[in-house]
Amino acid sequence: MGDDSARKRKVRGRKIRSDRSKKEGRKAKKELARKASAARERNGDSPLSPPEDVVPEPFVETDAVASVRDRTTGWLEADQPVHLIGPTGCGKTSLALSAAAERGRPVVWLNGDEAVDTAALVGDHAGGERYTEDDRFVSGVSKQTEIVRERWVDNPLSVAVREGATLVYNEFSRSDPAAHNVLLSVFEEGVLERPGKRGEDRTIDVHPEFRAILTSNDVEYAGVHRQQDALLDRFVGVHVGYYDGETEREIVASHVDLPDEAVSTVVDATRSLRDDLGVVVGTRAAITAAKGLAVFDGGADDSDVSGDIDDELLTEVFTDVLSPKVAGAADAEDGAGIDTVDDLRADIADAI
Ligand SMILES: Nc1ncnc2c1ncn2[C@@H]1O[C@H](COP(=O)(O)OP(=O)(O)OP(=O)(O)O)[C@@H](O)[C@H]1O
Repeated sequence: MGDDSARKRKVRGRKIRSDRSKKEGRKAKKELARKASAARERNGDSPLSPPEDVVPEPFVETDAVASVRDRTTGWLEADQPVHLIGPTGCGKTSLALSAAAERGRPVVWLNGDEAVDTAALVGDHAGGERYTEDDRFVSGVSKQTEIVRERWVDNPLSVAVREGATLVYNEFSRSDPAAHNVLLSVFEEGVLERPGKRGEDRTIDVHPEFRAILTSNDVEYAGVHRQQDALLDRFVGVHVGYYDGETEREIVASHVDLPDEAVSTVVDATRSLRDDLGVVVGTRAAITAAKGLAVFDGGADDSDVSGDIDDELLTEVFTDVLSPKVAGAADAEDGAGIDTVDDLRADIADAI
């Protein structure tokens, strides 16, 4: 994504004002979880969310953002499942949700983790339903039979394929690859099998409007939870890098009330650290640092924050933001060469 592609387009959604509780940890994922639960309240237990409910807020749309989002929706239109691959905190989830919303179909959200198994995807028996049948076939004689009927509850994948929803499966490579066997027949034959379900409706024909967007971190993509090639081969891979400087400035400014000059300082520092440090420094880190500066440089009232940010404060703030990446870095690729927080602080001070 080059700097020339950053021509300003538009910002959707409201800017989050200086209410600190609102600023805390507001990631698109959490926002979605909240919206999904609000949608569930409206729609009963259905995991379907109306598309307008999943548009991330705020959502900045520069040419760079629109270009990668349009590639994603283009492939979906070509009936290809899309795998968004990119470094932590670069904006994959926001893009996936925006692309999903753009299709105008209901959206089903799924978060990958170790606990996701086949049943978590397709559904399971949720205990038996007991009822008593009262037979009065001969006058004066009654026979009561207790019947236990199995109750099946569909999970998100079953609902999505049946309803023709857009499935957004975030960080899917964190789930056990074995759980994804059911996805193969969905993409290859247009049929979802529900292992464990008995009867004629054991399989569901995939609705023609069903589409899937999966996201994964590029490190995990090649890492421990390597998914089966047969599945990966079914996806189109759209690689999402970090946005250009102007886009990152707009994104940070959309999340935090800071003077433009201070936003530029944070984004410039983020981009230098990204180049110079051996740790991943995503756009999320820039937003978090800006949130910190809004407090530490200006106190509770953001209007006091000066555009001119002191290098020492900037170093301290970035040290706090990035230090979780140093903990345990010895056995991770991320953080290679930085052993202690003091090393990190020194490297940050050198880079900014
Ligand atoms: N176009 C955008 N407009 C506004 N904010 C954005 C945009 N893209 C990303 N962000 C913000 O940047 C941060 C990181 O984005 P996001 O969570 O989408 O990244 P990610 O690549 O999915 O991260 P991870 O790999 O950790 O899941 C979030 O706070 C998100 O709100």
